[in-house]
Amino acid sequence: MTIALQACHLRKQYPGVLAVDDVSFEVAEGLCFGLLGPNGAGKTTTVEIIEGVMPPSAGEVYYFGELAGSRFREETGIQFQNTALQDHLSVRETLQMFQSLYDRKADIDRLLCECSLVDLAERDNRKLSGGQRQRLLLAVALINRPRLVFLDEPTTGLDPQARRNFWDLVRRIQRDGTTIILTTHYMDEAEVLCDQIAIMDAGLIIANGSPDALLRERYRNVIIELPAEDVGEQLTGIEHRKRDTGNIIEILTDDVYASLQALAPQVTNLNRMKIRQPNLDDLFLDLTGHTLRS
Ligand SMILES: Nc1ncnc2c1ncn2[C@@H]1O[C@H](COP(=O)(O)OP(=O)(O)OP(=O)(O)O)[C@@H](O)[C@H]1O
Repeated sequence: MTIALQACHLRKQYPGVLAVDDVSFEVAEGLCFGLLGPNGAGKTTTVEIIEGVMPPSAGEVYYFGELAGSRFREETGIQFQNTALQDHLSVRETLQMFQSLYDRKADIDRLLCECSLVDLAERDNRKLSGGQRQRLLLAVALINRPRLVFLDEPTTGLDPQARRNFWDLVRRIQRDGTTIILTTHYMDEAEVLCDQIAIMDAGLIIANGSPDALLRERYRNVIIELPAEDVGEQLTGIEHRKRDTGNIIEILTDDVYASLQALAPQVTNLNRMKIRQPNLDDLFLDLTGHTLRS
């Protein structure tokens, strides 16, 4: 296993805020690594330090075993959340402009095809929908045939269909062997795309591993979930917690049958009850005491 990226003891002190507090992790070549956390956790600062956009207060970044430098800049791509695209350029012209900045160059027709932009190649980039613009920004990030690409909250603001289409693109890029560093608020996105995740909170990494391993390590049980309004006055004799400002009741159990027996007489309507596996949202809540989209 070749390590593509290593972040070692990264730290960033802003006036009055320790945004990144001794963050270390490594990412093997070809993996999709997700950095997750709520607003203000320190994800953007961490990624910007790694990208070289922001100097750290302390720490180093290694790219294939070397301190990240010119080779890193030449061989990586960044999809920024809010890249300003130049006005009056078509999609193809935009790609040609970015391509001229690099020695390593992707074939533009191939890139248009890979990012599902062929039919939009001659369209003014100001006339793209949100999903189309994200696909163009992804193509821009791939313009130098990067070995490693950073995707910063790439599906924020997209509708569910556009998000799924974007995930398909990301999977395709990964199948070609590109290493991906993804920041996201969305646990479902991380579950679909990431081989490895690190969860950040208040500048610290509080969990790091494959989604499956993290969930297996933490849980041997399932969750019974039901609307609070379907439960009588007060649940008694059964350990539970409330979620979504008290609207949802959850019971974590390794004996579904026994829990249902205790629960059934106290529930006014069983039709909306769900039994599900714990997911990354649950893990985050259990680790931090608050939900990811806080
Ligand atoms: N330039 C800055 N000066 C001072 N504080 C900053 C600066 N940039 C970020 N911060 C603070 O550092 C902390 C981490 O911010 P950061 O943007 O890295 O978090 P994030 O996890 O990316 O959040 P989001 O999901 O909202 O983008 C926050 O408390 C933020 O207010």
